[in-house]
Amino acid sequence: MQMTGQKLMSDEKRQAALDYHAKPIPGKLSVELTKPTETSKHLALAYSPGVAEPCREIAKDVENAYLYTGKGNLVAVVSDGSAILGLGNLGPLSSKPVMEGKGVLFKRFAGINSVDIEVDAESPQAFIDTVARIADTWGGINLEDIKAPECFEIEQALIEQCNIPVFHDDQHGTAIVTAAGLLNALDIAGKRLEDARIVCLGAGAAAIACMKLLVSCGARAENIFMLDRKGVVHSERDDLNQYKAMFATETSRRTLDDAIEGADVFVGLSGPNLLKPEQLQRMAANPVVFACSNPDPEIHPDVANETRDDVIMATGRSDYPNQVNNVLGFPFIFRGALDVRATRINEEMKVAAVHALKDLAREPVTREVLDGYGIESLEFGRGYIIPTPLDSRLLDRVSSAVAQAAVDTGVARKPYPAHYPLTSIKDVYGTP
Ligand SMILES: NC(=O)C1=CN([C@@H]2O[C@H](COP(=O)(O)OP(=O)(O)OC[C@H]3O[C@@H](n4cnc5c(N)ncnc54)[C@H](OP(=O)(O)O)[C@@H]3O)[C@@H](O)[C@H]2O)C=CC1
Ligand SMILES: CC(=O)C(=O)O
Ligand SMILES: [Mg+2]
Repeated sequence: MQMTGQKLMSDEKRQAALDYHAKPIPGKLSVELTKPTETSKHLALAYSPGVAEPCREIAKDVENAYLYTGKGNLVAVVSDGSAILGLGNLGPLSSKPVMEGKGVLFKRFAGINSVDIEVDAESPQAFIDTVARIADTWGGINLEDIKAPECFEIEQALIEQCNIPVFHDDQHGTAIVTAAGLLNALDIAGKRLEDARIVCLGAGAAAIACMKLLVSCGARAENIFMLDRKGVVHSERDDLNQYKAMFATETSRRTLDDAIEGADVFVGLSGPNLLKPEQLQRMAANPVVFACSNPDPEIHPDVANETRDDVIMATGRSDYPNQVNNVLGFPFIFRGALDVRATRINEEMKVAAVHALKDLAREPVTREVLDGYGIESLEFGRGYIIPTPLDSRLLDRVSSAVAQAAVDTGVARKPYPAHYPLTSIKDVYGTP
């Protein structure tokens, strides 16, 4: 895949990004009408007096909200702005462009309507209470860019309090896509996840969830070195929260320099430019480097490729090959979950999504993807380990796998959708 860009964000690209958000109207999302509103008869149906009838029906049975309102295809994207991409805690309002962006991706790739909600909460409990009080309005809740360790408590409490899917995208969306990409990358490198020595830089929301899912896919916990700002997460540290402590290893290694020696895999979920070329040099043959921090990866892909010609390199960005980013997960995971009215998104649904993503990368790439990236060919291999977001087959493959897993594990409140397979987002309501 030919994608360019030595400097990650030139002044020109920076201005283009600002203009994109500002013009011709501010923001990236708008609300559209689904019913006619031209005449007084229409208004009498849409508003008073007609609107009273669905209100009465919902009062009789709350399930009727799915019949008479947009609830069933509506997801709240909720953040407190405490871990905006890799930019850190910039506060709720600064997170709004990212949350609108998630809404763009929900709509563009899975036909899901969403509203972004930026919560100014003084504590995790205040955040939980705020979201719990408005939960019934939505078909699902996508938590986004909430820092660790608070994100774990918040997600768990909301899962317990809500009977709709609550999903912290930075944890599970990222973990699903990372696992799919890593299984393929290791296969290409001629290695097995069970044997791979993994260094994970970062011990927050994304890192903890990624390593947990990798372990449930076959990685050995004793083969994982996790690092936070203080270095290797090891068993002699007494400053670890309960989530980091799950990955504390008995080791004398203390720094990234120590941990990286001979590693097969580097997963970066931390911050920019933290993996040095000299450290990449010391990894094992055919090293897999997922530098997933956004917008600036732990190592620039051009630097990584100049450092070693055997590196299998991925970032979280759209402008370099191998985009390991939760955009490949959350739209389709929610699509499948909403369509069977799942009460939660369980481990089986996540693993089903991993395999659907992994397997799709091994199929021939379609013309729409080649055209979307302005390239002539793309084949499963070092430069293509994971489907691209522009692959419209994701809608069917991932959503159907997730829906089936929900039905099979008893968390679906509706049967497997009769209107599947989905060939495009025009099919999402199952009506002609
Ligand atoms: N590609 C993708 O799809 C995704 C990428 N990400 C990226 O992952 C990163 C982390 O996000 P998230 O988990 O939500 O945030 P969190 O705030 O929950 O976690 C950040 C983690 O990074 C660690 N960290 C930060 N700086 C350093 C450093 N200099 N050295 C070592 N560790 C460091 C922190 O260490 P400590 O615990 O000591 O504070 C913390 O453990 C972001 O850059 C984000 O863009 C996240 C989600 C999806
Ligand atoms: C991609 C994403 O969700 C993040 O970087 O936070
Ligand atoms: Mg995020």
